[in-house]
Amino acid sequence: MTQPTSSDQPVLRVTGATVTLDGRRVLTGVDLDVAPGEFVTLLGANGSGKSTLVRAAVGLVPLDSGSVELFGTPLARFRDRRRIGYVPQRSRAVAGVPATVHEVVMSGRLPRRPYLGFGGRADREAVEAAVDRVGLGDRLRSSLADLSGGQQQRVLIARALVTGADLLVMDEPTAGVDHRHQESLAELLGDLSRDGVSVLLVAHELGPMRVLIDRAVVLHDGVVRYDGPVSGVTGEEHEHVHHHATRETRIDVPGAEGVW
Ligand SMILES: Nc1ncnc2c1ncn2[C@@H]1O[C@H](COP(=O)(O)OP(=O)(O)OP(=O)(O)O)[C@@H](O)[C@H]1O
Repeated sequence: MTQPTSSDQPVLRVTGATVTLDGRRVLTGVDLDVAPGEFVTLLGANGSGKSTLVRAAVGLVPLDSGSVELFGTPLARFRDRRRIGYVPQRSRAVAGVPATVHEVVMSGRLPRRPYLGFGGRADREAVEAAVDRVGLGDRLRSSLADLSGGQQQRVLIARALVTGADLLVMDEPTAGVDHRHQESLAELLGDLSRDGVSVLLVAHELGPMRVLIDRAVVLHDGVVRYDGPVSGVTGEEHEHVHHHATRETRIDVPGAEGVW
């Protein structure tokens, strides 16, 4: 059963979250709310704690102190997992996974099913529709290992979509995805957002998603440095250098042309 959510209650409320990993303080006293139907983006330099925060929000990383509530229920008591669609960072999720596109996306239906077993017709149809929606209809039976990084990323998005979730938590869902598919993903997220789905998006480059965003939260060294409209993110707040294996790109402020 879906729990009722009063219209003003946040779908996600993180309060005073402090996290230490391997003896290193990664988040300090972080507050983050996502309202019903809101589209929030989490920005910040490499290593500022974005992934750790979203992983803590979905219960994958324990807090030293502070709290997480999902749909008004403390995380420890939250059982309605299908209300959350989580897209992990691809590198964390797909390394060495010997599964087909169909299997991975079908696993997104598991929280909806009362017992394990082969998916029913509704499950199969939902899987096929989601895989079509991310442009991989012809790769349903392909092994994940045979897909490009951008295609694997789209499989993870399809997996989150089939949950029919009310809150999508996406950790860099467009990393490695080409511009055309980023645009179609933005269109899809726009449709879901208009239907009332809430989104928490970790991003480096907003690209076509930018127009969808209601609010930006900027992390810096594990602390919230800014929380407000994207247009208010200044160079100082968002100044960061991205380190990639083969290149280093300086991202300047939004409003200033370019990657944003
Ligand atoms: N399991 C872990 N053990 C120890 N330190 C960790 C662990 N996971 C992350 N960290 C450290 O915590 C800090 C924050 O990492 P996190 O992945 O949350 O940052 P991020 O903002 O998502 O970075 P990126 O943009 O590179 O994905 C980094 O310094 C990272 O090295």
